[in-house]
Amino acid sequence: MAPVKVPDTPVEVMVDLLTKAKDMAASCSSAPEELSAHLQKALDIASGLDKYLEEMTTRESEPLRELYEKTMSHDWNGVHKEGKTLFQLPKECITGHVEGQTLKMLIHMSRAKRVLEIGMFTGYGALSMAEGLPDDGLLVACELEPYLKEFAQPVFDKSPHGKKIVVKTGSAMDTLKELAAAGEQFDMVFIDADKNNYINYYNFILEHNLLRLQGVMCVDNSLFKGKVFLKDSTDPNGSSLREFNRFVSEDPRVEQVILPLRDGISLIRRAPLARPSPPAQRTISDDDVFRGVGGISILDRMRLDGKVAYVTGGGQGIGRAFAHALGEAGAKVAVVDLDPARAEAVERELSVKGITSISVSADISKPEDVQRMIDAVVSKWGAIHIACNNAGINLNSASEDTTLEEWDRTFDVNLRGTFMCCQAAGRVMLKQRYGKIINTASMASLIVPHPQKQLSYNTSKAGVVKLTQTLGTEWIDRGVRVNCISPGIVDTPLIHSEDLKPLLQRWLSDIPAGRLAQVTDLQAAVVYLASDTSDYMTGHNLVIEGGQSLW
Ligand SMILES: C[S@@+](CC[C@H](N)C(=O)[O-])C[C@H]1O[C@@H](n2cnc3c(N)ncnc32)[C@H](O)[C@@H]1O
Repeated sequence: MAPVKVPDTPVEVMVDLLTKAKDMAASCSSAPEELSAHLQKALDIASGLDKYLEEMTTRESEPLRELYEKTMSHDWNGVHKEGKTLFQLPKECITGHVEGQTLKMLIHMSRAKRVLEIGMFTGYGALSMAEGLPDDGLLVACELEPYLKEFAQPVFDKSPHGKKIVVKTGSAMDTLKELAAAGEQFDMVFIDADKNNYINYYNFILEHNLLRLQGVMCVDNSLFKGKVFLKDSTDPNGSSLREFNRFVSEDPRVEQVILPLRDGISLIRRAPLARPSPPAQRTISDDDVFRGVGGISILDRMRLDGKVAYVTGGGQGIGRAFAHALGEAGAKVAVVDLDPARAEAVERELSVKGITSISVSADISKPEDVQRMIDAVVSKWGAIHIACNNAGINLNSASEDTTLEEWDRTFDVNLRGTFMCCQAAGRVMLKQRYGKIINTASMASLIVPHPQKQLSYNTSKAGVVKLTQTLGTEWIDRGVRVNCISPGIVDTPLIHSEDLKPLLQRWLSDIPAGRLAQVTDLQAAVVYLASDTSDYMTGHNLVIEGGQSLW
């Protein structure tokens, strides 16, 4: 005989009741035919709903399927009788396909990186959520029964996402205390154990800041087969959840919505503190400093998701580091270089990291190349938000020997070329009423680096700073900020050549930081200047030289 399916959700209870009602109507000769037809229709809708959701939801991964089947076919009665589990565990308490995918989707949408689950059972929900986490994500699963950790671990080990899961066995409240004492915080908490204690877990999590300010708490079974709103229900779990739902809905610390999915999932987040707050919170100023501008914390405000950038001289050195930094922060990046092979090589590096990119070859001393580069970016991505005008050259000669050819070549690239890029990108940005231009100047704009002789370079870079200041003030009222970065002496393979070796010691003794700059020392600056966090900065020369210009 097939095991009798115990109705587990409001819809399953409805299906059960409608089936009974339909059977009664069928056996009652006085029941009108229309009643039977209506009951059948209601039954079709109720019984079709979960099946349809199941079919239309993206299929679960192979390890999840294995976990589900392993859970369903396990002899839970038997293991309990053998004393392997403290309690008789009902297999129906598994989260399951549709809810698992919902949790995974919530993780994606909230970009959660750290998740806490209270009540792991056989790990179906844990693995579903882990699948939604980034590679460096973490899911801490609390589970009372040590047997369940042993049960789930072999399947976790088969999944590439299993390594993100850490199972803590024992009472969930003890684990919460341990996590709070260690100052841990989570982006998402999923409460799915021990319904009588939901309220205690919830309060502990809020009071001990285990949930990050912008985090989300999900609570399972919050409709509990409809017993939370059925007046005649005396089920103790139903009563606990009814009280829990009421408490949360009246709690000024949070906002909540209950999704009628399966047995109900509550989504809870901290409310803005404008509402009357408990005494402990009255000293808090709920402003942009407290919550972050637009509710976004400072590091997230530096993200460049959806932005379009180009970097000239992006095929090597500082430009390559800028291209990687902007891409890592979320921007699409056009790598521009005189040498197409170099531009393509960096484009490939970016693609390997999942960064959307193109390569463009252009000589920025040629107006037609500059316009072609701008057109290529706009036709590909429809906008330019970040222009990194970084390409430049450095020719050395004693001033009395500097040829006009050297002077013109240096100025053609470093100053005229940078101007043409600023102008062409600026025209696009002024139309958009938004843009961030970041020019690469040099510490040589401030001091005269020595002992090398580089009159035309120094003068051209001083010109880049004045170009930046002028454009920065002229365009800011139309949404375009122009700033420049002045690196000190950057450690490149060239510097270690035999010719330059004698200069190296001299330079090092001139640098308070005691070392040359690495290109990675400049990456955060370009992201800052490209992001909205630097919106009040324009015409600025951001000097990053280990203190060299101060000695
Ligand atoms: C509803 S099941 C969890 C289902 C699970 N979230 C899933 O994805 O399939 C509840 C689990 O909570 C565990 N549990 C019950 N009381 C607990 C407690 N005080 N501390 C930790 N875990 C507990 C039970 O052993 C059971 O495995």
